[in-house]
Amino acid sequence: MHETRHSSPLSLEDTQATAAVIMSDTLVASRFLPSNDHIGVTAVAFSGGQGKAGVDAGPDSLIKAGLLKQLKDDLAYRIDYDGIVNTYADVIPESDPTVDNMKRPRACSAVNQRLHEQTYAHAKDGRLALTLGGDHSIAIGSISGVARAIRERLNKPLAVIWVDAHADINTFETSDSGNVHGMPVAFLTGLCKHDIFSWLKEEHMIPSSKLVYIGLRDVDSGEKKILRENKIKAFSMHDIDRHGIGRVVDMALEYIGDDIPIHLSFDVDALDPAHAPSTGTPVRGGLTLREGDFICEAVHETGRLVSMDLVEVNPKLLAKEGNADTWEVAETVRAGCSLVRCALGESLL
Ligand SMILES: NC(=[NH2+])NCCC[C@H](N)C(=O)O
Ligand SMILES: [Mn+2]
Ligand SMILES: [Mn+2]
Repeated sequence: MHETRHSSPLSLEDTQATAAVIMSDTLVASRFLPSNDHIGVTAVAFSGGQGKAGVDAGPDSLIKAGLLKQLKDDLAYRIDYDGIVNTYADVIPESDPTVDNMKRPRACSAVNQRLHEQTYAHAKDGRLALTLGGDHSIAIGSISGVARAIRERLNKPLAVIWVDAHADINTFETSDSGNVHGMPVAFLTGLCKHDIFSWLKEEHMIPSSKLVYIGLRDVDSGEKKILRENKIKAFSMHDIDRHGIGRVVDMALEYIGDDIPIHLSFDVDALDPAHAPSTGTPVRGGLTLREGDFICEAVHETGRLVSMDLVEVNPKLLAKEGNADTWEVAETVRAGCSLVRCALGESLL
């Protein structure tokens, strides 16, 4: 029989007393989850947060590459996945003109509102909510749903580790592009509010003091001002060069504190384009594969990961005619799968 690598399920009451034991034990999704081997997957085929077609095919490419099978067979998780790659076609309006500089705002809002309910349901029932994107605008829904469930269940805020080349904290006022995938953090922290997103409530949000960035290297000047004025913690590639990834991750985890559940939002463009070229907004000088995997491993090791996004894999962008797999696409998808597996404990011996 296949030996499960997870310890037995814990009640929430048990969690405090057994935390130390679990931390020294090897594989556990999170001490904030009632069952530590259960993942709820939501596949989000959405590209409306930016202008390049194909990122909606991201979840399908990750799943076809075997990601969920690996989590189930190799890492012994129970996978709750409805088999649906959500397009949310029924809520996407035919006409969606720009409002206040936001492109496709109604689609972005409606899709995120639906996704919010899906990750909320996973997190409420104690499953680790894994969301496969799609462009990064979908973090508005994925994170707010989990944050709401965590508040209800544990009366705690959710901490967010945002791994990205970009800060994605533009407001519709500061954004040059008008692309909502450059704005999710502003909505999630309440720094940006808009009637079109009126479903997003205070109790779905995350405190900007429990947000930390890793990997930044392409931050707009308006965003720099927002980061400074709100004293938001950020570790750029410069910090990684100076201190090394190990120190940076330690400092990031220290900053958010050790008694808080963690959401990991991983934009594949945090990786250097040498490793993840097939993405919409690549920026040179990024993380190596090992640095990316290391961040995920270290977050896993905290035993406090309750949810994760993996976004911006665009398997169409660098595909050849007839969709033949190029090395660029294959490597990007492979990197995405590796990041998720590392966040779920694959590297532990
Ligand atoms: N999720 C992403 N890849 N975001 C890129 C954002 C780029 C730019 N800062 C913008 O607001 O348009
Ligand atoms: Mn990015
Ligand atoms: Mn991003």
